[in-house]
Amino acid sequence: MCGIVGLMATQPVNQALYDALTVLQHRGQDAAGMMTWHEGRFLLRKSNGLVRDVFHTRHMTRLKGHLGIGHVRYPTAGSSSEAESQPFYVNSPYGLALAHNGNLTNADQLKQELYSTDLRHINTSSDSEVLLNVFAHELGKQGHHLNPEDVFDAVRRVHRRCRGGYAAVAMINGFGMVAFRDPHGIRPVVFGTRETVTGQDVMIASESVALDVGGFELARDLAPGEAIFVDMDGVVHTQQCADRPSLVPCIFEHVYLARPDSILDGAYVYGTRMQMGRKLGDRILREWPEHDIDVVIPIPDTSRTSALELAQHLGVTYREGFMKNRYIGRTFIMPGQTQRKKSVRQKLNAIDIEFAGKNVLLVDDSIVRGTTCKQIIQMAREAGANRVYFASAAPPVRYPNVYGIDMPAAGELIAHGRSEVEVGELIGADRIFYQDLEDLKDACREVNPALERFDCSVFDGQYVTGDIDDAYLAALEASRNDAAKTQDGSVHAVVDLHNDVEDYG
Ligand SMILES: O=P(O)(O)OC[C@H]1O[C@H](OP(=O)(O)OP(=O)(O)O)[C@H](O)[C@@H]1O
Ligand SMILES: NC(=O)CC[C@H](N)C(=O)O
Ligand SMILES: [Mg+2]
Repeated sequence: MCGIVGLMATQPVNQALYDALTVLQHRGQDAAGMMTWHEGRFLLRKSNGLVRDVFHTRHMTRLKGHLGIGHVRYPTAGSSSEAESQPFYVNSPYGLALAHNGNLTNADQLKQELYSTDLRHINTSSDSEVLLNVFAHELGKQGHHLNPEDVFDAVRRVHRRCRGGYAAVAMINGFGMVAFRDPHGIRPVVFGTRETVTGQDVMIASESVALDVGGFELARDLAPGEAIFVDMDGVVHTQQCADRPSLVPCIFEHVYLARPDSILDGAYVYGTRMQMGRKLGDRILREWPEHDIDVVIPIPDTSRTSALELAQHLGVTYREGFMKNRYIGRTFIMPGQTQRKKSVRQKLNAIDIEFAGKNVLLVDDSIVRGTTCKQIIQMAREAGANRVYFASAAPPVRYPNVYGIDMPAAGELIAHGRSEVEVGELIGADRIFYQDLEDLKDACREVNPALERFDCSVFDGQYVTGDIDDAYLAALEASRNDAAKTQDGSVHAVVDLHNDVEDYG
């Protein structure tokens, strides 16, 4: 779940792209990048780090132009090295740059095909470089005078070749900006416009919140399989490019990934999280009408919206018992378990008076590896809690994700192969409550009834692309578990786009 953004404007785009990336930071903290197009050249800055650390004034002044794309990365393939940060660039046809959110499930096969049939070389282990080259190859089949139809034909062939989850935004040198969404719409992407004195600007982004900050009006989500092409005059063209599109968006966006002030596929994430709190409250009242909970305490940040609603539904006091260090990022999307474990303590501190002698219900949006809840329960006990109950606004996470969330190893998921009660015992809770999967889906549907299906693979092990088997999952686990990840990453040389400027660093 990286963040992507693209902007075709009537004025320089660098600052607006920077601002958009800043509000998409929660989607990726490992690396950030921006590429703009100016007088027939692409200009690039990308590196490991947060947006504020990657772009300095000297980079910003170089990133000239009225067209550009940006990316914040949370790796789900390859390594965390700078060489795999995005956007990626390829010189043929025309000159192309692309930023991708998601994960291709047939990247290995495509890489083979690209080499042996399409005569293209992939220089990193990133699936996004693969996606760019498939798009490039398909676009190269069109003639030199590219029109929107040619771009859509190329996207149509990309959909036929690529499997998995992908939302991508790209620039075509001299022709315009294009974005496309996979035929199941697993990963989100929206677009919107802004009227200025000089004309209309068009922004494409992972989440609507990026549009808000730039003063853009949300037009709509891209439909599954649909592509948008914005030509150099800023004219918007859209077309459905998939043979059998059907909307099956990732439900984990609503649980954790997206910001609550975003609207995804017509559903306000704030609203879906409130409904999750209400549904979870119903379950607690159903299973334990005579409960003895004195206070409901959220685990900041993401669970706050659900926890407040849950407390009101139970008729129990809601209190902020943990203070969050605002300078520490999200722990779940950090690359290694050691770092994640250390960060929970650095990030959250208990306010003793909210715990002393009370039966507390701690609420989190989800329990994935169990890193957060184990430590938090211990902290609650150290702060003097009498009994510590734990509630998760999502069902047990039991299966790996293959569509753009870095949960590659079933063995690392605390609920894998365990019952709810067993997880409760393992994390040291006096009682545990999980959301029911049907209730989670209903929570989203209550906000947008048109949402019929969801990708719930982390909860039910059903992979909508139909290409995931045990062998695939075993290979993924072997290559991307925490131990494997710590071994790679640092040795990849950066082979990149060079411009004729002295200060490239
Ligand atoms: O069981 P775990 O493996 O610990 O993963 C789940 C936790 O990680 C996330 O928090 P995170 O700190 O990433 O972000 P937040 O501040 O948005 O809640 C999520 O909100 C849970 O708290
Ligand atoms: N989280 C994502 O969307 C990751 C995009 C891409 N698969 C990468 O690893 O860079
Ligand atoms: Mg959290």
